[in-house]
Amino acid sequence: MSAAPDHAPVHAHRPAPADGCASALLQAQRVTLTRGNRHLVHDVTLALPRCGAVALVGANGAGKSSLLNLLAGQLAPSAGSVQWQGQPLAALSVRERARRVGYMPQRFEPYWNLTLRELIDMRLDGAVTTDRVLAHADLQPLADRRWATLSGGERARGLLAAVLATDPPALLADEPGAALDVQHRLALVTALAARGRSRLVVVVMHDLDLAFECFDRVIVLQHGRIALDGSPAELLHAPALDAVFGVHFQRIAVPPQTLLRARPAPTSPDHRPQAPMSRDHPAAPAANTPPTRHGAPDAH
Ligand SMILES: Nc1ncnc2c1ncn2[C@@H]1O[C@H](COP(=O)(O)OP(=O)(O)OP(=O)(O)O)[C@@H](O)[C@H]1O
Repeated sequence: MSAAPDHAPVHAHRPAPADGCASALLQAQRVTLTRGNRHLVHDVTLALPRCGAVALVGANGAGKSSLLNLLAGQLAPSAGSVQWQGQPLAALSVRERARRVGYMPQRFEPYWNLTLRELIDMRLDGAVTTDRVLAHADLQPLADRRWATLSGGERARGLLAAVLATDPPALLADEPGAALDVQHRLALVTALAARGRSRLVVVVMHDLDLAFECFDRVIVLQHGRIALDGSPAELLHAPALDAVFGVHFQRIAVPPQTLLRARPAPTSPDHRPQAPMSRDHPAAPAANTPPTRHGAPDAH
């Protein structure tokens, strides 16, 4: 979004990425992915810089994972191209691509029932030790556990540590925090945002509050296209955000943050809140004001 917001930036506390970050590392040029007669990703053009924490958000089925797969070179576009520093990503060998792009899929099942230590060992090329990777991610207690015995959140943490073990210039992660408890999710998102100061980090996520609080840029997908693309300060108050997600967002100011609280969209008769019945008039709504939890103010 290019228009300057008419409100104070809500995330002024977030440090700016380091100098030399702005040049494009990964680019999608008019990329389309077609399956059957449907465009899962439709004519997307996007430039992702050398550093920055980018959140990729959108409703279920919007095409986030498909776009991430294209950017990681896991899928070939039906039209258009993905470029790494101006060169076609597809021209790189699998090994070269893996060195540049750390890709964390939404689901991962290794063929063998490896221990976490073995999984990380397989990724390393001698620059760091597996013990150091495990220690850095606070995963030593799980090191010798087999993959099948790990919980969903433990797997996610282990997989991310394995992907980051080689310190790739770009990390593309698909809902890495989905299975994490609140403490680990916060730690994860904070770490990813910090990584964005010196590397490119692109994360598919559903938690809009964390995306807007911690990331430098938010890209909103809708029906395979980019609906919105800008800084959190620019997008937080964009009315189009409500339309994309089919809800009405209350913007709740909790300085220095603004939280989004989703209410049913007022235009949708199916989503009107059910009013409690009054004793005297069972069919009549007891109040015509939509309920607000915690009495939170709407910043609009
Ligand atoms: N191989 C395929 N063939 C046909 N349709 C597919 C295929 N892969 C994905 N889709 C469809 O494409 C759409 C986009 O899928 P994608 O996984 O990219 O969405 P998403 O935004 O990541 O969704 P979610 O938030 O639910 O994970 C969905 O409607 C999905 O059902």
